Amino acid sequence: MSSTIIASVRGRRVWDSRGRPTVEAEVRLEGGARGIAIAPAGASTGSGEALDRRDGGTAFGGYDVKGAVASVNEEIAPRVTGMDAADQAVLDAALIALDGTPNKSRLGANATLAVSMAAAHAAAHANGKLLWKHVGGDGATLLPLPQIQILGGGAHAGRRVDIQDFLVICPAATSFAEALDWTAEVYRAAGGIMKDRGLLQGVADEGGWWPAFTANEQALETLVAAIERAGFKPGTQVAIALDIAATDFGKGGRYRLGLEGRELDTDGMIRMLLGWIDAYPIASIEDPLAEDDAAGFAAFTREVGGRIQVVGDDFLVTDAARVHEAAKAGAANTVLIKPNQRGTLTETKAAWEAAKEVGYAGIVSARSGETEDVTIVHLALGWGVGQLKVGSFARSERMAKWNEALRIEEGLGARARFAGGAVLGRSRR
Ligand SMILES: C=C(OP(=O)(O)O)C(=O)O
Ligand SMILES: [Mg+2]
Repeated sequence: MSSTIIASVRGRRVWDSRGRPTVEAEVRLEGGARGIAIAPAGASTGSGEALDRRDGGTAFGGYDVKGAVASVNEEIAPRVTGMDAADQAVLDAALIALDGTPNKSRLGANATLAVSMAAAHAAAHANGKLLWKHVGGDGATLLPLPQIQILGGGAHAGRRVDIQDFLVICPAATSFAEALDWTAEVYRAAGGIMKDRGLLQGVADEGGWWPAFTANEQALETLVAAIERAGFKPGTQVAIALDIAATDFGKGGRYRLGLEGRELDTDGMIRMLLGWIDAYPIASIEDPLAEDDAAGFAAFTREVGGRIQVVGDDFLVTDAARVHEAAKAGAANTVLIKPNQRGTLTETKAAWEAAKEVGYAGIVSARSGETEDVTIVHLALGWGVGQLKVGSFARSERMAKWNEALRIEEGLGARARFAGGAVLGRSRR
């Protein structure tokens, strides 16, 4: 292994899949190894997330990141140069202390995360390995169950449908590659059905079809029809996963379904979702209620957590402390894991460790604003998380990740294990 002492850190402004600036960090080590990583960006964010540093003003809608790039070049670089990139915990602790705020608002989580991930890649390369192998060693052989968006809605498709993500999983597939094959057929079938019915408007932020529905349930009916048209058995072979992203249209126990022109309270939301679970082959629901509705989250989990996966995203914001609190209340049974919700790899991993401690499952997730960066694929594999949610076909920043997982599966050969449906979260009784 060559020297892992950091020789230089450089921040630069690059662009994400929504045409917004974002932060890339490049870390070079004394031994010559190099790591590059790019921060992603969310659109439907939880209030408890670490904050990106954005410039405001008029350029690029206020999304410019010159300040965050300056954080990397002027503050982080001088602080971490000379530190050991292989000691991620010490490096990340230095980033947290340098920022000095509870939510990375001074330096920006986009600045700290890009450096944290780039250092990890550099240390892996110095070790002659890709990140997943560096992080997980020989035991890292579990290919994640992919959760792939077929229809986009909510903040990712101009609020054309209230629900944000209509996704599928393939619990009966026998390999990652097979799960991707099956999902591609369902994606193609869904597009065909929508085109036939005059409901297709384009492609949403994460690559799912942008629909012109008049009711949320139309999306569920279309998904089932697509699974069948593609030749699969709904539920057993290919099942539905939803990200309701309820924080986006709910607050204080009131939920406004704009598409249908009606408002529901917490009980109404739970009853609506229970009806959908009875009527459609739904295996996983993310953020069924808003981030401020912990009691509703617990009530929903009590009802269905023994038979479907209940995922906390805006509700848990990749925060180990919140995972422990949620477990005490019996809210959710699965944690969505997004590195930029915390801003360092060490804190992100702590949330996954907390999930394992309390018996929750995990899903590593991309953001709706992405790039060619594939770090999350390596984390899902290296940490053995078992599920990965990235977005869909028709967008290359998504396919960069799915294709990286294909390469890793092929490289593992006979040692590769596919997570399948066994990894789905379930509440303990
Ligand atoms: C990926 C998601 O969207 P965003 O990145 O906009 O939060 C999500 O809500 O799970
Ligand atoms: Mg979500």
